[in-house]
Amino acid sequence: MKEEIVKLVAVNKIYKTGDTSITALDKTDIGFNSGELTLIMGPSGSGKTTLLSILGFVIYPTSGSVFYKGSAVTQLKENALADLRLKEIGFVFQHFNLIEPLTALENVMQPLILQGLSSSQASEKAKRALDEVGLADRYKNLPKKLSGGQKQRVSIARALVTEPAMILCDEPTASLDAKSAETIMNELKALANSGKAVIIVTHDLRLRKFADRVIFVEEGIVSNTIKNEEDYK
Ligand SMILES: Nc1ncnc2c1ncn2[C@@H]1O[C@H](COP(=O)(O)OP(=O)(O)OP(=O)(O)O)[C@@H](O)[C@H]1O
Repeated sequence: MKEEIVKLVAVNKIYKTGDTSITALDKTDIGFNSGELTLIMGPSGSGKTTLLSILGFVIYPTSGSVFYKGSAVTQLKENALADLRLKEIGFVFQHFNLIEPLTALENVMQPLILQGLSSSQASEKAKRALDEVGLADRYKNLPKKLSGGQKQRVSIARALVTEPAMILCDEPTASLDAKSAETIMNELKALANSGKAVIIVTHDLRLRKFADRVIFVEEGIVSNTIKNEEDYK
């Protein structure tokens, strides 16, 4: 059964710089379920990253409420939010954000070490996560010895190793060739099928075939409206 993982109610985000204010998100009401892969699309500067950052408890809305599994998180203090982020959310970025001097295995162990697991417990779990993304033979490789697609698989392993309910991705395929992008999307789709809420910001039209749902953001307004091909760019 699907469960609503995260919900925004009447969320506004206004950035103030000097005398100017920009409404990046305007009166947004939207929810995301377990077991679904959602794409967030829309023109540059429309508010997609802002939406993803609020969903990931990385920034607070200016007004409105954010609920995680039915409980309001908007009132939580920064360290409680950081805790929730670490336990419940996996992040995947365009440029992988791997730690260069650490091996693939050590990179994937990091969130578990931060959660207080011993190094042997973390290593055990991290190996399983790397096996799951098809990198069982790459534990000891440094990121510089991996292809772009492999690096992104390491970052997916790092995102899933804590068994989060939600995986948030910002342009996960933008640095990859078509074949690697397809592999990464199959991984992310498998994670959605296993019950996670997978939410992906992208400009990449090729990804639509993997989506259970496409959300469109335009000038801070979020909608489920189906758009014409050219509106996605
Ligand atoms: N920290 C910030 N301070 C001030 N303005 C910001 C900040 N972050 C974003 N903005 C502004 O808010 C609006 C929405 O930005 P956002 O990054 O969410 O858009 P986006 O749809 O993700 O864009 P892109 O596709 O180019 O990444 C833009 O006008 C942007 O300039």
